[in-house]
Amino acid sequence: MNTVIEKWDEILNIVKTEHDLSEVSFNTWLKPLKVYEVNGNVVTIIVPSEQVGLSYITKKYKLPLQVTISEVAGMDNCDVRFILPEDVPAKKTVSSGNSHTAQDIRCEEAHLNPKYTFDTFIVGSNNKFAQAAALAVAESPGEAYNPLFIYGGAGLGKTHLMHSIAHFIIEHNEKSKVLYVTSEEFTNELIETIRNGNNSAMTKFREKYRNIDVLLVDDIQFIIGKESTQEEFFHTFNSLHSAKKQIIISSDKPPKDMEILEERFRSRFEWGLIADITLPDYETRMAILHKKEEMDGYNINEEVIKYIANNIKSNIRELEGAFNKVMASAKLEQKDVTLELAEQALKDIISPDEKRVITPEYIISIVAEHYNVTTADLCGNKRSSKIVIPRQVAMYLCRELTSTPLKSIGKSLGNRDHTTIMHGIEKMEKEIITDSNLNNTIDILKKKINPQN
Ligand SMILES: Nc1ncnc2c1ncn2[C@@H]1O[C@H](COP(=O)(O)OP(=O)(O)OP(=O)(O)O)[C@@H](O)[C@H]1O
Repeated sequence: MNTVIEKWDEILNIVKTEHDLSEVSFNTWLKPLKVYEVNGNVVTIIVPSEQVGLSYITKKYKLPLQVTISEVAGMDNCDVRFILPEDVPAKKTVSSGNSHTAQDIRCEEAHLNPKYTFDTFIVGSNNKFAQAAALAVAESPGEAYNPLFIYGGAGLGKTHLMHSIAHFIIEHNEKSKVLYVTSEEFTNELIETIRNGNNSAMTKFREKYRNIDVLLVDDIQFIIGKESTQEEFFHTFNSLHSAKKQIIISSDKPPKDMEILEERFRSRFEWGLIADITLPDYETRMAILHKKEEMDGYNINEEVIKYIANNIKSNIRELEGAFNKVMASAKLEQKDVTLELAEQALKDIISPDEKRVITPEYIISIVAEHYNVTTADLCGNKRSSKIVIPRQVAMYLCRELTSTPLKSIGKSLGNRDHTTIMHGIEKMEKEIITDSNLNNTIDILKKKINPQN
């Protein structure tokens, strides 16, 4: 790997320290910069398009970057050039791990998980129709079915399918503007915009959502009943739909069963195509576990795969979680992956009456996924706010949703002391009162963890 690419984080941090940049300046201007390529002494850097500051960055940071790159990478006369993602030749593959193709950047900007593609989506009888509908929409956005409404229970693959559509469109339509948001992000962004209270913030919000070609909104059920969000979404929907832009929505229920859904929404959601995802059958569960085994590079005793597939039936997220738990336990205990080990590792998850047991581990995994961090991050010692807040949210939810003693919650969260857990919970209790975004997020997480309530 090229030294500039390899040491890119270090280079940025040196510029930050030497120029005494505040966190906000660093996060706004430097952190989003990505090396596109290093060619001789020319380092080309991509400035994400949402940053208006190409000329500002050039004026302010070109020289500091040139000097630091020359020092750290030992390059003579380093010349830095900045480009925007749209100036990057499409699909150019760059071999280094840190370099980004134009497509990667568009996927990042659309908030997509790189693993959720049609290639990694296992098709079974439970999702065949939804997958075919998703592919049709991906191939002809705005033409085939608009909106596409996908519904199904928790952890059954709605998000995966939505991201697959978005990836496909980005790959096949160089110019398409694609945006995936959860309804929570939409709500929180709107709350923030309204709180700012100025017209230009609102105009910006509207421009962002109405100036795109494909909008994907996940878990729409969480905005139903929230009046101003609902109203704003209604206008966004109308504006995009009348311009023949593609809308894809997911929910836990079909429109006809959403009790407090107003008629104007119900009819709109039914304009296009409604596709459901139901529980996977045994063969599909086996296929998903085999795919996971292959992707993670394992070769596991078939009995163990069958044991997991036989016992976890109602949620693919839990199916994958059980698989991960067995593998983690084998690693920790340095043992082979046997049926006995799997039974032991999963004894808290697989209950005799097949009821879902809400354990701190389950809560931690849902919180981690929700905040796009790993469970290891939550259980580890990182102190950045990106990790600290989800960690405290996990503490709070473990306390609220289980009767686990503080000491055991601490144990599940990386052997933390019970006073740390208490402190985290108390902090969350106070913040929920004043921070409506956090309150909204906690509400959504509770529903995700325990959809029955
Ligand atoms: N058909 C499938 N093939 C492969 N993996 C799948 C499939 N369906 C779901 N998964 C995996 O299961 C996990 C949960 O799926 P996903 O997040 O898409 O569920 P969801 O229906 O959106 O859940 P929620 O309603 O709770 O948000 C993901 O890791 C996803 O990759």
